[in-house]
Amino acid sequence: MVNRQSTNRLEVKLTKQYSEQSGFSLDVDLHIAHTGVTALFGPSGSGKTTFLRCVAGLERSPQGTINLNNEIWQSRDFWLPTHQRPIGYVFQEASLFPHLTADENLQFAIKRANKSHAIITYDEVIALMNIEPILSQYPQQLSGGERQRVAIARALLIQPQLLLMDEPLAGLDDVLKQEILPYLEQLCRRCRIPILYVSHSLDEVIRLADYMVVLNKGKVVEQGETQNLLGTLGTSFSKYQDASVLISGTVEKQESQWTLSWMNFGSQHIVFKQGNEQLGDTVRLRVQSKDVSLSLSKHNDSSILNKLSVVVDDMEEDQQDPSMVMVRVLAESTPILARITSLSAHNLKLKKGQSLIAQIKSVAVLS
Ligand SMILES: Nc1ncnc2c1ncn2[C@@H]1O[C@H](COP(=O)(O)OP(=O)(O)OP(=O)(O)O)[C@@H](O)[C@H]1O
Repeated sequence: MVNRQSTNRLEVKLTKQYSEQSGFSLDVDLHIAHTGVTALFGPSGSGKTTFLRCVAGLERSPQGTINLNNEIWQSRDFWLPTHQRPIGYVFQEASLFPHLTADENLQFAIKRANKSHAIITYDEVIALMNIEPILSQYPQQLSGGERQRVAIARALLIQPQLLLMDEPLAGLDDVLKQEILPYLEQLCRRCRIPILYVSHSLDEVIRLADYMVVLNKGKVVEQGETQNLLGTLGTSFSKYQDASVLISGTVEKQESQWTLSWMNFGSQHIVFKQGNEQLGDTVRLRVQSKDVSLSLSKHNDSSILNKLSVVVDDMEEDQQDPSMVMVRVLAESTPILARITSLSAHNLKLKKGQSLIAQIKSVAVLS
């Protein structure tokens, strides 16, 4: 069962219709890099969960083909049952065994783990999810966020080659979401297991995903690296009122007196509120288009700390709100979006290739 042509990626070709009456059909042909975090993003009912369940073998797509690296999971005449697919699955609700403690739940996974393909150790998982203090508790003694952290730990201890996560934060309130998001970020950044992450929250996807696949009505409408997609005009993302870009760089300076960090990218830098990052860390900052203003010259008499030298690359009128335009500027090769009024664009006589200063308030930069 070896297909020599496919390496290091997940190839999924699926068609699925639940019934004629439902009006929904999934029709996708995707090649996903078997590395990092790929988010399946899209509105409710777009087919994200159906896609994930097909990959897991929990749902059948009779004409479908699925293979991971050189291994066929499904073809016209072959079907690998779910329990033989090297996957971990995290659902919306943590589905822990209620009669077992957190640690007994983990031991259950360890017994079923793929021993020949160990990727992560028990100690690493416990540290990553910070669950040492709650290992002796039963699920009903844990908060929703703690239960979900144990459920993620259990999925990791299966030693999966692919981790499937279906809206793991959807069942949690906003406070618990904020509590668990940093753990997911750690998992996504540090863990060597590729992740398929389903969400309809743009915020979550921006924080976690390296790649994005956007589904609508069962079809793939956009896909690519998160950073590229967010920085491109004409996508569904540039039409969001809170359209953002991600800028990656290295922490070069920190001034604890002001609790600020400096992130260098190319020959420029962005100053932002200090968080947990350390000197030398690679960080990814989110800059919302509404927090970027454009100016013809550099002003040194304002409170704004970030003044980047940029060049106008593209512009898009807001179809919903004619008083606004989205301007894509490049800071060297890094795209930044600025949502400004059409009047300002007119007054500045903006045109492609024009040199400008992009101003970003430090307090508005999200790390
Ligand atoms: N077992 C089923 N039988 C019939 N129709 C189904 C079944 N499961 C899902 N559907 C339908 O398939 C479509 C896609 O559902 P799916 O759950 O995959 O979407 P989703 O993008 O994950 O949505 P959400 O974000 O709300 O979870 C929906 O119209 C849904 O009603």
